Amino acid sequence: MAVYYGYSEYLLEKLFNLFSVSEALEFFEANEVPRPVTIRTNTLRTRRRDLAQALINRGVNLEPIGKWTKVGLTIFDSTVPVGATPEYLAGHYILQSASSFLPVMALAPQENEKILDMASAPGGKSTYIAALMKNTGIIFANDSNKERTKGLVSNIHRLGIKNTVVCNYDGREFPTVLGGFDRVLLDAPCSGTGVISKDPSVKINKTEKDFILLPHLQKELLLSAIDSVDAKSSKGGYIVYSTCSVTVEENEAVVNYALKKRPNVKLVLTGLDFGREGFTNYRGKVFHPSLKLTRRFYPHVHNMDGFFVSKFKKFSNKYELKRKNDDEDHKVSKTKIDK
Ligand SMILES: C[S@@+](CC[C@H](N)C(=O)[O-])C[C@H]1O[C@@H](n2cnc3c(N)ncnc32)[C@H](O)[C@@H]1O
Repeated sequence: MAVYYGYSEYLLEKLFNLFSVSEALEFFEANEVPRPVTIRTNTLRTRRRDLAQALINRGVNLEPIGKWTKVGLTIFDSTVPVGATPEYLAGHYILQSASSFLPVMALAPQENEKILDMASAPGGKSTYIAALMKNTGIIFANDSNKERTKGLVSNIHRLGIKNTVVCNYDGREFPTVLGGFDRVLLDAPCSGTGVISKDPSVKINKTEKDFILLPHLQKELLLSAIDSVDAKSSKGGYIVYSTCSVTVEENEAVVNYALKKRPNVKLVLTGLDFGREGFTNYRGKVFHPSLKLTRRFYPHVHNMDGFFVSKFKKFSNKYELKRKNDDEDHKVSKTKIDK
């Protein structure tokens, strides 16, 4: 099996722990075919209807991605290169995987807010945040990799973003650099086990060491993301943690660690009405029951890159959080799964 699909024994074991044998096979099969090509309309420049018509006129065969997004289009085929049309060059859209929309939708940025995108290059999500904010307020689009910020800057220019400052810090330093954010997105560096169809090298390149070091970094970054948020923000006070990995070590275990280390945050609904519930139990490890509010997306189930999305709300202190919890009386169970 490992030989057939080309996975290392180590990763294969991890995936068989995550899925039943038959579902693991579906996951492997889905990783052998590319996900649909998708684009996101830049609503700062155009409307999806107008963009779709302009591209159809150029010989692009497309349709809306699905009911859950008003800005996405799936490209089936095209007589012109989709990454070089006049509309592309004029910043009317960005090539972006459908699952990449989800963390931004969960973040739900509002106009005139102060937002941090802690690991933002090359900017697919930052530029979506800017569009939802209608170019108001301010976004700090940070990435520790200076080389990668070049792509971020060029996307910001091409898409006509005017509310974004690009910065180049290690995200772990951010609370000492600047704080008081209404919302923070941490789309964390990860092993990429959700995007194997795009990068098959993940099948053999990711070692045991990666699955120790990455969660360690992700935990430190998540605590910094939480510490950068203003708990008293009038509409905000939210943190979204996402990865393009399917492993529990990089997702639920990281979120569970943050819940323990920061008693003034709790998980809230992501606002995404599809996706599987996160694990509350995994190989003998019991996570906080609210982990079921997190969402998992899979190539073989949702025909999009594997993704994990979680959303936290920050309170001034643990007593305020407890009061809020008592008031709400746990609305947790109403969420839908696997639609
Ligand atoms: C999954 S990618 C981000 C993709 C981006 N959010 C987007 O939508 O275009 C993760 C990013 O984390 C950055 N990164 C890695 N370690 C970091 C750190 N300690 N602080 C900030 N960024 C970091 C990487 O350079 C990489 O660009």
